[in-house]
Amino acid sequence: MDILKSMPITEANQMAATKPTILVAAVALVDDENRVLIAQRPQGKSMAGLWEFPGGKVEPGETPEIALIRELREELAIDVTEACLAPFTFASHLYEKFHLLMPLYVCRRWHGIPCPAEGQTLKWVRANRLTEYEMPPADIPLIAMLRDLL
Ligand SMILES: Nc1nc2c([nH]c(=O)n2[C@@H]2O[C@H](COP(=O)(O)OP(=O)(O)OP(=O)(O)O)[C@@H](O)[C@H]2O)c(=O)[nH]1
Ligand SMILES: [Mg+2]
Repeated sequence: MDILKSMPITEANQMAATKPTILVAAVALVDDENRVLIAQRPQGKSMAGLWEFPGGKVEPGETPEIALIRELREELAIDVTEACLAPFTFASHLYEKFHLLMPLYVCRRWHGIPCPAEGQTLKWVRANRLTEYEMPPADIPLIAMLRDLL
């Protein structure tokens, strides 16, 4: 959908307006060696096989932070407090069926050891090696920003 970026705003608007915006909260967990945790989406899910930042959809009544704390418990079996979630950047990407708006937090402190609670594969990766893992199109700009941060 990169073509939208070069269109007059009204035309781009009309195309985007037919698609719902989905709010997804995601996090870059960073360990003591400055590595980032990524998870490979399991078979059967959309975009299966791609590597992504842990997180998920913000449900009605949730803030992004509350959604992320819930998702991290469900997906990785770790506990995170809101104070440890530092807003970092966001992704805004028009997929075929929806517009994804995804705040990305950075978190360096959590309780427990991240484990794959939903059949994903987990990997700790240095920021300058993230490009070696295929990620969803929305995540591509985030990789460079993490490389600059870390
Ligand atoms: N968690 C996460 N989702 C991402 C990333 N990049 C990206 O395009 N997405 C998209 O955001 C959408 C929501 O993510 P999700 O499937 O994890 O949502 P969820 O945990 O609530 O799962 P569920 O719907 O199976 O319950 C998916 O379409 C996913 O492909 C990312 O880095 N992390
Ligand atoms: Mg998820």
